[in-house]
Amino acid sequence: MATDFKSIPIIDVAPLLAKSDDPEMAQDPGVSSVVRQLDQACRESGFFYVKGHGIPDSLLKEVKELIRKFFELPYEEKLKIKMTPETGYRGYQRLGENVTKGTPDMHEAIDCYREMKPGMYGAVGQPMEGSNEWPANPSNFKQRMEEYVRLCTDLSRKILRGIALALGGSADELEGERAGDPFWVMRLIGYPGVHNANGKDMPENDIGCGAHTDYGLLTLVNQDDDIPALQVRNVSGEWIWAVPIPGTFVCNIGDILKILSNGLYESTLHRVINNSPKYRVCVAFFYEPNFDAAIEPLDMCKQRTEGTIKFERAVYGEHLVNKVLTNFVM
Ligand SMILES: N=C(N)NCCCC[C@H](N)C(=O)O
Ligand SMILES: O=C(O)CCC(=O)C(=O)O
Ligand SMILES: [Fe+2]
Repeated sequence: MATDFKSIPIIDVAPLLAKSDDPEMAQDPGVSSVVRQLDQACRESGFFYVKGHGIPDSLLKEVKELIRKFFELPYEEKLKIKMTPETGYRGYQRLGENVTKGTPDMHEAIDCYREMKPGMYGAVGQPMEGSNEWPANPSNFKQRMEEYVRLCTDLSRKILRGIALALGGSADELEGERAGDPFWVMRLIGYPGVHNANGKDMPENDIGCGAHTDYGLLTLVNQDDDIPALQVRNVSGEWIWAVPIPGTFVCNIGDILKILSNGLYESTLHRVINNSPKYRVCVAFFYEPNFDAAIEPLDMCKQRTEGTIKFERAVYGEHLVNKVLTNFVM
């Protein structure tokens, strides 16, 4: 349940990661302490910073520099990996092409999704079938990004084992049929600074990304150092800055975890405004359930919320495809 939070806590997850595949992890004092912090953060704001995550700072920086260089390329060059319905909505989208609640967003991006083979998820998955569109230069772009996805996937799985304990379940509650074969989304995003945002044909607004909630289980945001831009809405309607803290991820929970927890944890509204003169980049990784998972409130969470079911059952892939198909003006 979101509250009147004024700041976003920092959680050192190292003790959780050290024990996250140990069958006795729930009894470990270090793990318990992280679990308590995760529970409090998820209840109060649905947002927290993660440090002690083990992903090298050099890689966090490298992926941001790779995409900064890509966005500096001439428009024609970027169009070589253009996102279209034919590419399964994978690839490059220009400034203003992504729309949030009817308003074009002032960002450009490369959208990537876990690969889907034709027919893998039937008619529901069909619009997103395809493999990712990577820039040809530098030649290691794809390899570095895939390494990043691998490390973020593993980190997210471990954090979710902590969150499963925080909800009162066993560590593997969010695996198996729910998220044992997790889908993932990655957005490589660029937000122009205030001075160069208003080129021709560009919408007259400075919202980098309008207020939204994320769709899945857990998001790991690797944001640019030095440019505060991400804001999170508290229950009073105030926008609280998630200022960059170098070396950390900003984590937040998505719609699917809200449903599973029957609202004990909420997916909190957030938005991005780059008011600085500098171009801002961000690598957002979204850890999702199985594409075909049917998600409904966990029994243990229903019991803790007076037994009423607050959210209808949802199939993750349908939720994602509905969002993707309405996110673009093409
Ligand atoms: N995969 C995720 N979560 N992407 C978040 C993008 C949010 C903006 C999008 N136009 C929207 O309105 O949802
Ligand atoms: O740019 C950011 O800091 C966050 C972006 C975001 O919220 C998203 O892509 O879902
Ligand atoms: Fe988001």
